[in-house]
Amino acid sequence: MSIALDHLVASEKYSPYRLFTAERWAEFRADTPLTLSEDEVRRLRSLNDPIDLDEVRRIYLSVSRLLYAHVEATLQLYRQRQVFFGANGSVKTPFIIGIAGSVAVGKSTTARVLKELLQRWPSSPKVDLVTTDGFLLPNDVLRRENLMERKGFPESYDVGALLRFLSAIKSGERDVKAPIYSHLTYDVLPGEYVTIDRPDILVFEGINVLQTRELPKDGKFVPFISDFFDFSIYIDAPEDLIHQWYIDRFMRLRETAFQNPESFFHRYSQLSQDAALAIAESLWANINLKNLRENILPTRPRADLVLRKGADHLIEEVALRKL
Ligand SMILES: Nc1ncnc2c1ncn2[C@@H]1O[C@H](COP(=O)(O)OP(=O)(O)O)[C@@H](O)[C@H]1O
Ligand SMILES: CC(C)(COP(=O)(O)O)[C@@H](O)C(=O)NCCC(=O)O
Repeated sequence: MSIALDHLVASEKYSPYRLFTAERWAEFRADTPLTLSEDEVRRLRSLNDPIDLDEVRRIYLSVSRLLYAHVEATLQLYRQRQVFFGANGSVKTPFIIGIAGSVAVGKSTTARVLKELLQRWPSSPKVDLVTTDGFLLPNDVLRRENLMERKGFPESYDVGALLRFLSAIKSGERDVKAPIYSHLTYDVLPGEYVTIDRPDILVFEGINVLQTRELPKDGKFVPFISDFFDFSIYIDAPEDLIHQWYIDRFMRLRETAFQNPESFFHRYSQLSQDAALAIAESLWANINLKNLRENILPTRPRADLVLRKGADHLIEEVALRKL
């Protein structure tokens, strides 16, 4: 049935995924109520992302229903395990959803829409959202290590801090701090944090969340980020479309956010259209596309759910892990 995602499933019989067209996927929403309004969706979407209420109805209600089933099953399992562990059993810890995908593919919009949908479930769970950019190394460290052209590559993150954060969250700790990144200053905000206090669900979004690395030869326990996930989603799209979205967004930012003298990219708002376009193309080709090919796309088959977009950011195909 599918063309674009075929490479995920050489033969569907032996693939870990089942593929769905968006239309078929939409049917799984069943009686899941639509709890967002058109205005709220508009408020949640990122610059250049045209998502609307129809897309939420078509795609995200079924995602919400699926996640509900996973959260409920995890809760059941937790209760059953308490029978074994007794009064001093393990604490109930947040259900963590990882969201991965390229720069400019629209992860932030998906993450925000899901957060809103999940926190409107009848049980009113507390849902928090954290992005991995806060865990990037500060620009002065990146400059010192000659990594400014590698922003977003695995070596540009403080992986230790990322793993400590997730480990604290999964241990049920209270008031766990996550650092904050500013797209305005293009840097981590020194001394600024968001505090995460035992949510029922944590949405953890970033280009690197499904990445693996070589395991220590001495057998030491050094987990992958995704070891802490209860469910993971990869936002996918053809390379040429993501490229176009990145360039369009950059050119729109040039007319908006970059006009702010505080913006790291302010100088690009002063350049001619052609010169700015050349900068955007070079950032895409030399950093983000390279990173997509080398480090992000290879993690796609690790996701539980792949949402594949086509033109206008509309999801055309869905792949759900069978096992
Ligand atoms: N230079 C920038 N200035 C202001 N906002 C930006 C800039 N680059 C990206 N953003 C915003 O940051 C968010 C995250 O972008 P990105 O990491 O590319 O992921 P995605 O597009 O998948 O959400 C988006 O809402 C985007 O609009
Ligand atoms: C900050 C990012 C690495 C995204 O980080 P993430 O939240 O996915 O961890 C990316 O938006 C970025 O700035 N890339 C560097 C090249 C560029 O300026 O587009």
